[in-house]
Amino acid sequence: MTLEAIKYKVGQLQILDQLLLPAESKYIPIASVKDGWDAIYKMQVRGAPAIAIVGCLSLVVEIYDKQYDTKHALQSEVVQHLQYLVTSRPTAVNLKLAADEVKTLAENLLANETVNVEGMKHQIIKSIEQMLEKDIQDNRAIGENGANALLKGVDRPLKLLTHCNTGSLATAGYGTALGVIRSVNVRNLLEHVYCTETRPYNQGARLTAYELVHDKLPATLITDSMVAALLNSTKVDAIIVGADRVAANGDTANKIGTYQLAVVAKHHDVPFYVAAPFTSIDVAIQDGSRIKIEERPEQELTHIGGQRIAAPGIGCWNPAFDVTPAELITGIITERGVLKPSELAEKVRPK
Ligand SMILES: CSC[C@H]1O[C@H](OP(=O)(O)O)[C@H](O)[C@@H]1O
Repeated sequence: MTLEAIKYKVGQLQILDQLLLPAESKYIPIASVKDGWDAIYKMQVRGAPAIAIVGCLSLVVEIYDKQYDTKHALQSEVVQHLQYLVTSRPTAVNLKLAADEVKTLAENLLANETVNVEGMKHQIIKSIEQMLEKDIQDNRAIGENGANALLKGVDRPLKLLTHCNTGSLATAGYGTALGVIRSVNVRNLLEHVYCTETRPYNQGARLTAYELVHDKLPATLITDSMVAALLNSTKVDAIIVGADRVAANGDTANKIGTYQLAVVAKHHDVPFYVAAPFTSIDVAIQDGSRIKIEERPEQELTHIGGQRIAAPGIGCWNPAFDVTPAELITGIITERGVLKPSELAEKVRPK
């Protein structure tokens, strides 16, 4: 069992094909921006941070061995590839923000006369390679900040619930919401974790359960429809989920089903936390109504493992995400601390 979603070394990129998990653990090569785009769209790699890292690293493998006559030729190819990559999936903001940063770096290097074309390529590659380690550092900080917040004033082990997959498989490592659960466990203060199956792509049943079993954490899988009954019968200390895009006012887009978890949490007075790095916060969007929600193929709903489960001829609606309004969110756990949704805009000034 391996939890390493992304393998990268000196211009060589491989990803763990998450469509095959948990039955098969197979790495596939990503040798071009086209490969990167396809793997992201088909969700062979998924999870907002991992999408950004694999998208940008696919650009690295595309340009790594190429010679460019001019800095301008390099810059325009980089911009063209990034504009293509961000069309792979619309909701998660991490790839868009990373692409903007690389574009800005390329523009600055183009204008910098002391840097030649090879130096420019080298710096672009270096800045993207650093995304891997930075993401792991951020996730470990999110883990600690989240564990501190959840255990504040509590002197007994916790029962936690999470939705979708926000672990090592969704990031460069350790995870966001699942990272917080790991940090609580490291302190021997995790009594139990419940994870939802997360229909229709089943990230919870296939990927989060895979990580929880791998880590030997005390865990139980439930269907998405069992959450209210669980909160009604069991003392769950908090619900903790990830994020694909957090708007300036704190409204959060995350895996479909997150909003109803927040509504149930409110009804049962259970704290509801979002764990997300600043690379998932989009202050250019004022509130959640402006977030584009991806709609995915109906086959994801009508078939499981290639087997049709829905009656032929039925119509489907398959939004991949929904938006949880800020007022239902207790706190946003970031690498820089736990923020109330209302504090976000102040903390994240647009660059
Ligand atoms: C840290 S992962 C964040 C987020 O991404 C997932 O979406 P998907 O599996 O469709 O890429 C899910 O919404 C997670 O909460």
